[in-house]
Amino acid sequence: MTPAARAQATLDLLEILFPDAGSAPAGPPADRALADYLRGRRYIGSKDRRAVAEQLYGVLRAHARLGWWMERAAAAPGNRLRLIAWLLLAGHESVAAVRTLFDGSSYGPEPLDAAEVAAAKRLAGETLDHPDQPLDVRHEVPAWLLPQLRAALGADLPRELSALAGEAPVDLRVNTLKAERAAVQAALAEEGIASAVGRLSPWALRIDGRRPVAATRAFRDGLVEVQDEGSQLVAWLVGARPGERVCDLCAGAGGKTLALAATMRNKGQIFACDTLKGRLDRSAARLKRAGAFNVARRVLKSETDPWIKRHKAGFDRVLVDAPCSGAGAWRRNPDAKWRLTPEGLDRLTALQGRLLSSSARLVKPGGRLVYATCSLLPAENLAQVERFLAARPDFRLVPLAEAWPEELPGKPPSAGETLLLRPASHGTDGFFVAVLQRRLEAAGAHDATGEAQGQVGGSAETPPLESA
Ligand SMILES: C[S@@+](CC[C@H](N)C(=O)[O-])C[C@H]1O[C@@H](n2cnc3c(N)ncnc32)[C@H](O)[C@@H]1O
Repeated sequence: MTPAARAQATLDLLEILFPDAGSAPAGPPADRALADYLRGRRYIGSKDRRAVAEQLYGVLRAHARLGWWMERAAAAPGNRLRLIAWLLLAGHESVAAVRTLFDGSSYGPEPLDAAEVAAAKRLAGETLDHPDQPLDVRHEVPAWLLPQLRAALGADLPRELSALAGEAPVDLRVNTLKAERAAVQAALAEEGIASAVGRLSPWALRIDGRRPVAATRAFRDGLVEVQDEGSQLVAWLVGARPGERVCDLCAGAGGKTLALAATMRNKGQIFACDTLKGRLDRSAARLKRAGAFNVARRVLKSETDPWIKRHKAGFDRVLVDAPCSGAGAWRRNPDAKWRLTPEGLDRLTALQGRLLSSSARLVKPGGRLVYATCSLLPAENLAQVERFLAARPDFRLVPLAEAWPEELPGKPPSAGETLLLRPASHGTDGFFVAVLQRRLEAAGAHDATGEAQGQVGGSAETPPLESA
């Protein structure tokens, strides 16, 4: 591909993501749009694929600052100008170089028009960052989320937001059902993939740069899975033991299910549930490759599916890896933050509350419920746990200082009763984890099966199971 053709491919993708050229993405998520675009163009080689992806994600990571500059240059925002501004401000190209790129050739973008040339001249010589930019623009976050992020991150806000706006590393989880970490590290090195052991997860290997991991023998043989170190720690904190009954209620495509099977050494039973059959189906091949044989998959109609009532008090461990804003994973999905609305966040927090209520029913007395999100927003994290504990005195919060050393070496990486992993402090995606334990003795209004006593169909916090 010529540089002009790469620029045209980036423009095609921007048109898919911002179909009305507006300031918020309205098309499919960027990773899906990119995968679909490339799938339909097999003739694009791997180097060009990488270059187009880098250019697209570069533009997306600079979304707020590009908007700020376009406004300052009094230029009508649009996808062409997004790319032109990014080339000038982040790529430090000259106006002449941009004009060469927009060459009007059969595979390249149309030449710059007079208004674009004028805007480009106003932007030339500037850089993406400018001291007049407000904090939300400088750190690429929606302004309405800034108070919540400040509440979660305190004095660390600027450095955490700056890390959150950057690129994520590639982490692997060594599948200890099949091999030890040192042996896998050596096998990867033999295939030309250098890695370092993770700081926190005993399974983790961090890859040096972006490498074709999926093409390695180690990956094909099921010795590794790509999984952020923070996500691995969530699975560790579930503390699932061999022989136990474990429910992974929001299992998706099985990232954490696979890790749970490893801590259980394939002994006992995992139920991997989700409301999306397609996602659960995707876990099948991964489980097979990993040699994880103790997993049953179950599609639920909703968080009040009758399956939950049938399995009440049936599990030693229940993981709720809740659907969330994904604010902790913005390094990987930089467009996601611009899709989130206050109404969307309200819908998510309501669903999280219902999932916590329902999942509590599944936990045996003495068993544990682990609530996790890949979010940094207090409304999805601590606020959920506090509301849950107020409604369910038969559960206690297991402090991190107690839960961490039961599963993992060293001291917990954050202070407080719950775990909040952050990109700058821990080098992981943002994750929240709370470990909750069902008391052995029945407490208050809840009997040993998790049913609210004296009420038909549950309390306000616990919708009737039969309603599904
Ligand atoms: C954060 S993702 C799970 C990721 C997965 N655990 C992993 O490690 O790869 C949340 C999942 O919750 C599922 N979900 C949404 N609503 C649900 C519900 N009411 N009951 C169960 N799962 C639900 C979504 O389909 C999504 O797959």
